[in-house]
This record gives sequence, structure tokens and C-alpha cells, in this order.
Amino acid sequence: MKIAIAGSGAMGSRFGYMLQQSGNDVTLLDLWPEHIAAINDKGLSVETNGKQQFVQIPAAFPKDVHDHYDLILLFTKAMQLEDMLQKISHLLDKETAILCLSNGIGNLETIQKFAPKSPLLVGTTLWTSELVGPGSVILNGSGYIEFQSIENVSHETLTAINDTLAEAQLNPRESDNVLLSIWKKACLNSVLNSFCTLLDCKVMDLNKSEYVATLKDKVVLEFQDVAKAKGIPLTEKLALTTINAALAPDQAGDHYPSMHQDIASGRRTEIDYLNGAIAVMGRELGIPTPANELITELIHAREEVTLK
Ligand SMILES: NC(=O)C1=CN([C@@H]2O[C@H](COP(=O)(O)OP(=O)(O)OC[C@H]3O[C@@H](n4cnc5c(N)ncnc54)[C@H](OP(=O)(O)O)[C@@H]3O)[C@@H](O)[C@H]2O)C=CC1
Ligand SMILES: CC(C)(CO)C(=O)C(=O)O
Repeated sequence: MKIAIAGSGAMGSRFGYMLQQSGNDVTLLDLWPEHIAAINDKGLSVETNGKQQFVQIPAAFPKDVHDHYDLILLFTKAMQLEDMLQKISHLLDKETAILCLSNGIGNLETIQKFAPKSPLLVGTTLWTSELVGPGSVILNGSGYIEFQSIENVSHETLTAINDTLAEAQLNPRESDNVLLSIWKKACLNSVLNSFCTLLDCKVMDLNKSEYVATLKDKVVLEFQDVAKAKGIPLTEKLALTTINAALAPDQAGDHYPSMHQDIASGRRTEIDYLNGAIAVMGRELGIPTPANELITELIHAREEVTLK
């Protein structure tokens, strides 16, 4: 398959690397000049289990590519999605499928607004990756993808994308309720990402504190209430099972979540698409969400004191 990764940071680079290794023609698209230059000069530096290799994958700014792609994998931060969709608009047509696996609530609606005619698939992933500098990623642990086609996707396209992800060992699973998958993942991120960012720890360290367990329940129960009002069958039990499974070191445990990485490099976070989205919807629906509200404010405060 000819694949462009739109947003080739930590996760886009991981997926681009794995998809290229399994025989696809991959191009990494991004907006960070030093990152593109480093990949084109030396190759993408990929460190796995302490071993570093340099992998040749073409990288470019979106404006500089004009090929037809079978698949565009969107992997920006939620707040960069709209801008990226505008910058790749010349690449979008009825024959180019879009798959978005970024974290957060609201990405689907943004893509539908900016790419209404595209074959569209969305989902979530529990793979992890760390961008340690321009052109350099560290890949640890294992993961999987939950995804579903939303509109304009033929059976052949769906099968081809599923097979391509499976051949790249990305462990795709078709979801029969992708909104539930997205909310379940957003709930997980609203615990793991926000807590690790506030506590300055790895995912697996959250197991060490009784206070974390209590706070986690509060966040999850508020998610459950808002989800129910929105018709999404996210239960406390389902959310907690997913969160607790991700704490294992061979899953996401031995990892600083992406939000922690944002703060460490002085950038804004996706908080408004996670705990913040629940706080806003809770206000609109008249459902109390004090834990998610406070966490959102604390993360915004953290952004303001660390922003470069
Ligand atoms: N990292 C992870 O382990 C996981 C992440 N996710 C999700 O995947 C999506 C993509 O996240 P992720 O890959 O982590 O995003 P990254 O932060 O690695 O990359 C996003 C973009 O941020 C900019 N950027 C990143 N680092 C720097 C830097 N040091 N200096 C300047 N600009 C920088 C670049 O774009 P630009 O130049 O346009 O700003 C980059 O393409 C998010 O929704 C995230 O929540 C999901 C599962 C795991
Ligand atoms: C890997 C995981 C699940 C950790 O919270 C994640 O989605 C992230 O880092 O954004």
C-alpha cells in the first residue's frame, strides 16, 4: 500500500516504521523542520530494547507531496488535527482512505467537517512511542488497534487496511462500536496521562498509591455518567478493566504517557479533549464533574508554568 503518515511525531514515526518494515511504501509528513531534516539526513533513529538503528523513510512537509496515497494515517495531537487536515487537503479524494487513531474526544467530528467525502475509519491504539529528539524515537512494549469504518469505505478497502495493519504486526481489531472504543480510551488517558503528568511518574508507578486508586474511581464514575447521557455504554467496570490492564510493564506501564512528554518538552497538552471534554459536557448536561474539572485546571496550570 502507498501510505502517508500525517503527523509523524512519536506515534506516526512508530506506525510509519512498522508499516514500512512490512513492505509498504511509506512517507512521513510533518510540520517540524528539524524533525524532517534529521530523518532525511540520517534516517529515522529507532531504538528498541536498547538497540539503535537508522531506517531510511522519506519525510516531507505536506505542501511538498502531490502523489496519490491509498491510505493517510492521521496521527497529530487532537489540537493539531484541523490544521493538518487543511494542509493535506490537496491529497484527499474519494480513493484515499483516512484512518485516525489519535487520542481524544471530537476527532471524528473534525475529520467529517474537513474531509466529508473521504473513506473514513477511526479508532484507538494502545501502542506507545517516545519522541526523544528530532528524527529519533524509542519504541517499547506491545499494543493493539481498535478501529471501525465510519463512511464511504468499501468492503475491499476495509479488508485491505485490516490486512496491512495485521501484516505490520500492529494487532488490529475491528470494533463494532468505535465511539465506545474512543470514550474508553479517552477515559484511560484521562487517568494515565493526566495523573502521570501531575505526579511526574511512569504509568506503572500509579499502582503504588492508594490516593491514585480513589481519584481514578472519581474520574471514571464521572465519565460513566456523561457517557450514559450521550448514549455511550461506557461502564465503570469496562473502564477500570481497560485502565488496569494498561498498567502492566509489558503493555503501556513502562512508559511516560504522551501528555507527560508534552510537558517535558514545554508544549501544550490534549487535556481539553480528555478530562476537559468531560468537564465541558458535564456542565452542558448539568452533570457534576468536579474531579475532571479540577484535573483540567491543574494540567492547564502545569502547561502555563512549563510552556517554552
Ligand atoms: N506517544 C504515545 O505513546 C501515544 C500517543 N497517542 C496519541 O497519538 C497522537 C500523536 O501523539 P504523539 O505521537 O505522542 O505526538 P508527538 O508529540 O510526538 O508529535 C506531535 C507533533 O508535535 C510536534 N512536536 C513533537 N515534539 C516536538 C518538539 N520537541 N519540538 C517541537 N515540536 C514537536 C510535531 O509537530 P508540529 O511541528 O506540527 O508541532 C509532532 O509531529 C496523540 O493524539 C496522542 O495522544 C496514542 C497512544 C500512545
Ligand atoms: C500509551 C498510553 C495509553 C499511555 O497513557 C497513551 O495513550 C498515551 O501515552 O497517550
